Amino acid sequence: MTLRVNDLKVYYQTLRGDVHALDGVNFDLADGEIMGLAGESGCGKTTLGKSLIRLDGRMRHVGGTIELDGKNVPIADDRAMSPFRYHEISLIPQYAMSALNPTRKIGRMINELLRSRGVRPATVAKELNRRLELVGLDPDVLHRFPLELSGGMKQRVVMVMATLLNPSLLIADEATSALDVSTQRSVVESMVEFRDRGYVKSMIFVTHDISLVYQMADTVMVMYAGRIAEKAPASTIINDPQHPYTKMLIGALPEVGTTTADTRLEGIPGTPPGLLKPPTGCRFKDRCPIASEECSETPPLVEIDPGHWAACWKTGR
Ligand SMILES: Nc1ncnc2c1ncn2[C@@H]1O[C@H](COP(=O)(O)OP(=O)(O)OP(=O)(O)O)[C@@H](O)[C@H]1O
Repeated sequence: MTLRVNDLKVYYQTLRGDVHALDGVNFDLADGEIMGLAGESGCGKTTLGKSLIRLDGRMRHVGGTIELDGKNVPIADDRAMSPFRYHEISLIPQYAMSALNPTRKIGRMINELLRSRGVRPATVAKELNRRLELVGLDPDVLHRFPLELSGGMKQRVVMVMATLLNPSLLIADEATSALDVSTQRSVVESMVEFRDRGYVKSMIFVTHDISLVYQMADTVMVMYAGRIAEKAPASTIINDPQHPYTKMLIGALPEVGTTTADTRLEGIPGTPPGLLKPPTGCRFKDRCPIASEECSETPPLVEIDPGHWAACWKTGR
């Protein structure tokens, strides 16, 4: 098992009180697993990714544990986390490619990053060239400025940088959403290839685009209002979802071959609850078409079939 997240609680401290962004999150990630992470805006996807790398000043680790390859990941201790970053856990943050420093050539940026992680650039120079070629980039990009590269080229550079030290876990947060569809596909294919070659052991791929998840992910985890609603193999989430929220999320997707002139996308009525004072019980109950009295108790996340987890009183099999 690469990653084991147990009852993780991370809150944002604000003047109005604590925002319960992750409120008892449980899941495992097997060796070699690529997991797509989906859910409406604000459900906690980015917070989960950030928590595994660095808590910013307003984030507080309120409870729960994280284990990577059997080792405790001390997320509340910024200094103790340092050896994990890049070496064992790597994050491609949202908007990473536009965050590349415009005044630095790519090669210099990579060397600075390596030195900051205690690695002499010369020791990985050959491997760097090999990986750039593997993702279809001429090693000459090292002598260019970010402005001289297309979006797809920048995204590949970011991916090679993030995985150069062979981390166990790569978290990619909306890594392809700014790219056109065919570039998206080739970046996603490179990510799968990096996993197949063992450059990363497992991957969390945050996205709004479930069809993209379906192309690359082994499993999909759906979050709702700071908690896990469902996790299952990707084909199960698409073809046989069990949680009412996942059903509505999948139902809101356009079908292949339809045009928006034929059908209107339904969306999911209502809005998720605020996380400053989250409601008790199931957080989806106010929007759920099959909610009943028992939903005022919090449903535990249970394994309803091997590898298929859901947190809903109605999904017991
Ligand atoms: N710096 C912050 N201070 C206070 N609350 C925050 C902060 N960042 C995020 N939040 C809140 O935490 C919750 C989870 O946010 P998060 O960004 O993790 O969601 P997300 O699922 O990644 O959304 P998106 O898909 O829009 O990126 C939201 O309610 C959000 O408003």
